[in-house]
Amino acid sequence: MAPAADKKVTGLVAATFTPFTTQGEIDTSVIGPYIDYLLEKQGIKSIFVNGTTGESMSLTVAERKVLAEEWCQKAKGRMDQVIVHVGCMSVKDSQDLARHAAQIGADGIAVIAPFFFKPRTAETLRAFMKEVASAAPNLPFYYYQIPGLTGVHVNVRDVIEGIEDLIPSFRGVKFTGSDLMDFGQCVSNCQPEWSVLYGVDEQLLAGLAMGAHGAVGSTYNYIGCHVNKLLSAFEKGDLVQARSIQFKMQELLSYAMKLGFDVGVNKQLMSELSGLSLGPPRLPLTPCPHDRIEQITQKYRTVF
Ligand SMILES: CC(=O)N[C@H](C=O)[C@@H](O)[C@H](O)[C@H](O)CO
Ligand SMILES: CC(=O)C(=O)O
Repeated sequence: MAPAADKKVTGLVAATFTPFTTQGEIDTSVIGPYIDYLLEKQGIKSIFVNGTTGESMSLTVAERKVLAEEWCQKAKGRMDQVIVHVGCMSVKDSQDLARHAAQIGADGIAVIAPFFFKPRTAETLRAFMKEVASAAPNLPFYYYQIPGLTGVHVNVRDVIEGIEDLIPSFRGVKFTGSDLMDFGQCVSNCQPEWSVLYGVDEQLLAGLAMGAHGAVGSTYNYIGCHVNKLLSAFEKGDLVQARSIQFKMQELLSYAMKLGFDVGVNKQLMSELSGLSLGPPRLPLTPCPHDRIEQITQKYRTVF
């Protein structure tokens, strides 16, 4: 049975951070309060777990299962969708995680392209994804394009061409890249039940103009409440208001980027702004000095 077509992903999806103890072990006790925070303080109703922001590539498969299960359990009946990223270098590990995601009641799965041995063509990437999707044929499946980190610069338009015949559970794309022509071609060539989601928070408005159905991003964890206003302004056709919020995001992020913004810094910023103890990032990411986080937090307070 193919997945239901009524579960389109829309609006903002927060790509969650993975909470660690100060000792660097995964800390599932934070997940319940984390979900409360997203729902109550940020107006975020869907999450994308164990992705880039969640440091999935630095986690073991066993840790990813424990985390995915806790996110699904705590979000059940409260959030709209939990999408679990199951991308790995080994297709077998990805299949294992996909099967597990189905068992724990995830709403969808996503994969990035493997990036040690890289697929050279869209066709090979599709073959890899087909293997993963076939391990959980009832779960909506999303391709996650992030060439800045994977180094796999395939054209997503080529990846999705006729993919519904190859992968019946295919339901869309999470596009973290700045090639807006390729993104637009994904929107204009998508099936009605697909979701084409944009993933570069600092230029979301451009993605919306090109027809994004929603957005997945790390910053929606802590500025979701503001970005929700950007979405409503855009829907009303108030581009002046939408732009003014986008420009604030750009001011904050360009400031942070000058100070060396990575997932580790982002995670510490989230801890600071939310009051949740997310702990340090895991190597090869390294914690950044607290005064730098303070500076970015100050910037947040002056901008928003
Ligand atoms: C490379 C990366 O992690 N991209 C995220 C989503 O995919 C974004 O949400 C960024 O963290 C965000 O746009 C800030 O640059
Ligand atoms: C931002 C995003 O989608 C991720 O962390 O994977």
